[in-house]
Amino acid sequence: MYIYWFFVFSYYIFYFNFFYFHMRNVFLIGFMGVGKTFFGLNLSKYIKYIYLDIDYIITYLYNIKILNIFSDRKFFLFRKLEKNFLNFLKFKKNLLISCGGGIILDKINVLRINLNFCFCIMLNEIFLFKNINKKNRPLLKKNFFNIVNKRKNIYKKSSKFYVKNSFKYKKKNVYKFLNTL
Ligand SMILES: Nc1ncnc2c1ncn2[C@@H]1O[C@H](COP(=O)(O)OP(=O)(O)OP(=O)(O)O)[C@@H](O)[C@H]1O
Ligand SMILES: O=C(O)C1=C[C@@H](O)[C@@H](O)[C@H](O)C1
Ligand SMILES: [Mg+2]
Repeated sequence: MYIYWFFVFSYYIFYFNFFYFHMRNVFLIGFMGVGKTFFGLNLSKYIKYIYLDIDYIITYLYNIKILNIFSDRKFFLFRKLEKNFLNFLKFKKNLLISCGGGIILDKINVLRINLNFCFCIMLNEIFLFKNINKKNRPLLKKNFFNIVNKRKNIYKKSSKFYVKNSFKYKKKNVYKFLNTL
């Protein structure tokens, strides 16, 4: 009998913990250059959430340059820091968070993000190629279409909500995509 109650109790504690600490932030995911920062900054004014950029925070805190992430072993370190930071965010609320393009490569990250509201931003490949900051990511000059093709399906599966970015979204009306959901 005690064992039975023990299990019931543990079950509730586990779920309470899981859901209470999540579901309180909004995440923006998508390939590099799709417009996460553009949407994040402008949407945060509208929904009055504080905007955070995970790439920015990690590179600032740990003094890592995005330029170096692609070319040396810092890539794995970066992924680890990204995962830890995402875990830490479950204790925070009312944040609008823009994620690095590679965050969806880890299934646990995807699960975590989707316990909150998550929007995946998509952009036509040709615009995307123009939009990416290639100074920071020289490897993408050669490999861009390969990487986009490999990742397309992963992004598709990573969120329930999609925003198709186009230049009809201006600074003042980014929130309008919410009506299209
Ligand atoms: N709807 C839009 N209208 C005008 N400019 C846009 C729009 N969406 C994105 N941009 C521009 O495209 C460029 C890339 O967008 P942004 O930096 O927001 O992408 P990102 O997903 O944050 O990229 P990164 O992975 O580099 O952080 C920026 O110069 C941004 O101002
Ligand atoms: O798409 C990616 O793999 C990455 C995107 C950047 O935003 C950074 O998060 C990092 O350079 C990896
Ligand atoms: Mg950005």
